[in-house]
Amino acid sequence: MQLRETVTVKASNPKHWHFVTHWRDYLGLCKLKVVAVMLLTAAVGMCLATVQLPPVATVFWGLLGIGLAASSAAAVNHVVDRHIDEKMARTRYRPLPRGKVSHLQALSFAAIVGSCGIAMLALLVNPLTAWLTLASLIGYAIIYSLWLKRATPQNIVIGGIAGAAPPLLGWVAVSGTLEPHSLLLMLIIFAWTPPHFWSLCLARKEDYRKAGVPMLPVTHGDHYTQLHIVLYTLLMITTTALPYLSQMSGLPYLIGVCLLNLRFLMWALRVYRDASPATSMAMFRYSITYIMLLFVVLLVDHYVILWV
Ligand code: HEM
Ligand SMILES: CC(C)=CCC/C(C)=C/CC/C(C)=C/COP(=O)(O)OP(=O)(O)O
Repeated sequence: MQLRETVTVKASNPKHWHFVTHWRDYLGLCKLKVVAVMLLTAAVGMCLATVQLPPVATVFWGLLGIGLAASSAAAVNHVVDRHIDEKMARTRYRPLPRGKVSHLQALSFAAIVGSCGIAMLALLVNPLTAWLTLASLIGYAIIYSLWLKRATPQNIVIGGIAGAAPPLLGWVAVSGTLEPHSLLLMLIIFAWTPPHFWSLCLARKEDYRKAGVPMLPVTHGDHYTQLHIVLYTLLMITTTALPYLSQMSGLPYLIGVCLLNLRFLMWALRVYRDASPATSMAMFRYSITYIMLLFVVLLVDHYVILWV
């Protein structure tokens, strides 16, 4: 009884309610689930960069810095895209279209969070990681969001470079230099991004058409997009062989990635035959499971090879 009263009083107190809502809204600007998966790939990059365990302080400050920078980029994207987002059913309820956060508040949040992230990387990790993370931040927040997204149906292919950076950033945080193997991890995510996004886009193309965004299914139709999902899937499968062929990863990786790839190919072929929203959304969901498991497999393989 006592507890229920406290909860009711707090929830009906406008000051308290306002405060709680604001925190949620700022968090809503950060695309937390996407950033969480990016941090998984960055953490794996950190582990693969060394034969020992990576230093705890580098892992902590590195992941925090990369996470803050990615959240900042996501918040800028919400500001840049606010008029697009209010026209699309999927994004209509984001903090800016709902009027929960003003664009100045969102920009200030992005500036504070982004500066903290980059400063942390520069001072507590290493300058190269800070520069590369800043380049990814600008790549997504400015080059992709402000320009490419509205300019060309190849928007997400080029923009994918920024999204693919986290494993490289994690690697550089530990090694301090750019090494070829780290680029392989980036290449895998780069080739994965088009099937990841276009499968969602097939299901949501009317949203994008309404908002006037030139996504591939809007400009070139379903069939062209279905074909390109299959082609990029084949490219992605090829890139996933590189860690094994370059002897960065061993047999456990090869076995795991073959199973994951078989399922990805099965979804791509299903979507090729049937571009219904149900099938393409199922492929989109699998693409997320796939990228998480692929990085877990890379990690397991790394320690199996080292310790067995
Ligand atoms: C430029 C490249 C990318 C594009 C264009 C893209 C596009 C999208 C879109 C439109 C969504 C739906 C978001 C929503 O409904 O709010 C999404 C969801 C998601 N993406 Fe991507 N993505 C990209 C890169 C990545 C990368 C690199 C990762 C992780 C390594 C990732 C992980 C995820 C996850 C986990 C979700 C699900 C989020 C949720 O359920 O709220 N994406 N992506
Ligand atoms: C520093 C660093 C690693 C930066 C990467 C930043 C980052 C969070 C990239 C996310 C990629 C993503 C979810 C794109 C969605 O496309 P969209 O914005 O067109 O999709 P929407 O329609 O859902 O807004």
